[in-house]
Amino acid sequence: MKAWCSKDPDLRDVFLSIIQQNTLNDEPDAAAITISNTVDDDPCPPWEFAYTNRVLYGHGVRRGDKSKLQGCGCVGGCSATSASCACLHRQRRFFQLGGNDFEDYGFNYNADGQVLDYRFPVFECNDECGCDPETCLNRVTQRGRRYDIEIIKTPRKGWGVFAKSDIPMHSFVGVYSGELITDKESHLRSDFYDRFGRNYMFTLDMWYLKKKARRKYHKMFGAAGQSFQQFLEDEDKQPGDEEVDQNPSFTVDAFHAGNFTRFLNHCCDPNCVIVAVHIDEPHIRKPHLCIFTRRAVACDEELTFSYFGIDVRARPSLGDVWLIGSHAGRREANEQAARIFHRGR
Ligand SMILES: C[S@@+](CC[C@H](N)C(=O)[O-])C[C@H]1O[C@@H](n2cnc3c(N)ncnc32)[C@H](O)[C@@H]1O
Repeated sequence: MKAWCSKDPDLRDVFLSIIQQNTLNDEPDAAAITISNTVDDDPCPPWEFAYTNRVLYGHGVRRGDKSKLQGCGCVGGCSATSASCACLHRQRRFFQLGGNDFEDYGFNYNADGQVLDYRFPVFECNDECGCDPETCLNRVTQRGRRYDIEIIKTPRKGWGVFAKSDIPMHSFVGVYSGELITDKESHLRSDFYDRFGRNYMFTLDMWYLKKKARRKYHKMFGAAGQSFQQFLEDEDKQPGDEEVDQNPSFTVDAFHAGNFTRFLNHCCDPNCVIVAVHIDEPHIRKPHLCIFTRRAVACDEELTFSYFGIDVRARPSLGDVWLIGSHAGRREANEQAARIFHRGR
């Protein structure tokens, strides 16, 4: 009988079948995931985590009350010109703040499922909506991944994620799944992860969730900013008030549970971006973190995002310091990048 050993190439098949088994319910039709390594003998990434596409509620974090979920009463597919679609109305509140050029937008997706402006959150239709899940244009991430990817061992950055087909600009790549934990818990865990130099935590600190930014809207946009601030305050008053008072922000930790997106490495000029997508969790502070391409990506290119968040300064009306979110692995990524630089490539 063959002895069990970490270099056994059959382990790769077992790892892949675990991925398949654990995602059968969530993404039965999802594109393929493969693994390859020409750097050393490791057949697959370390088996230190449970594979899941879901966001799991960690210690001290409650799932919001689903009965408070706001849905639309549309029949068939939702329309970007509807006068009564509640999801469209919620989405528009954000675009209105951006200025007149957003007036025509409607949803944050076009008919091909591409995100229109990744600096704004997406409010997808949800379980409470009357629209058809198969045809509604506002349910892109719920329909799952469409592009093949490969997890590949890189010479300097550990494992990374690569495109295995061309991916058009602004397309959905996958959800950053893991445990949803409080900020306090994330600080405790950071100390531990920093000791071995790999961190898989992503803080939900989107610009529209920050109190300071909200006050800024108020000043910058007068009545529109005031009504937007009120809208966000109202969203905050949804289920779990005391929980949010105690924990103004949450973190997704993909160390113990996560999917292939936990292997996405940092780049200062990334080809992907994280977009906050609100679906079946009623509380505005707990969006899904969805990875979309920021530009067209060619087959075999490494997929990366910025661990520092994306600067929204390109849109001057949004101010000067607001970021879309940040990954706690940025310190290690920086330190390792510096070591690589000093050692030479
Ligand atoms: C979310 S993990 C990414 C997957 C990781 N490469 C692995 O093998 O598990 C984040 C860690 O990857 C490494 N990393 C990410 N981007 C990097 C970069 N640009 N240069 C060097 N190391 C990087 C750092 O160790 C960081 O803490």
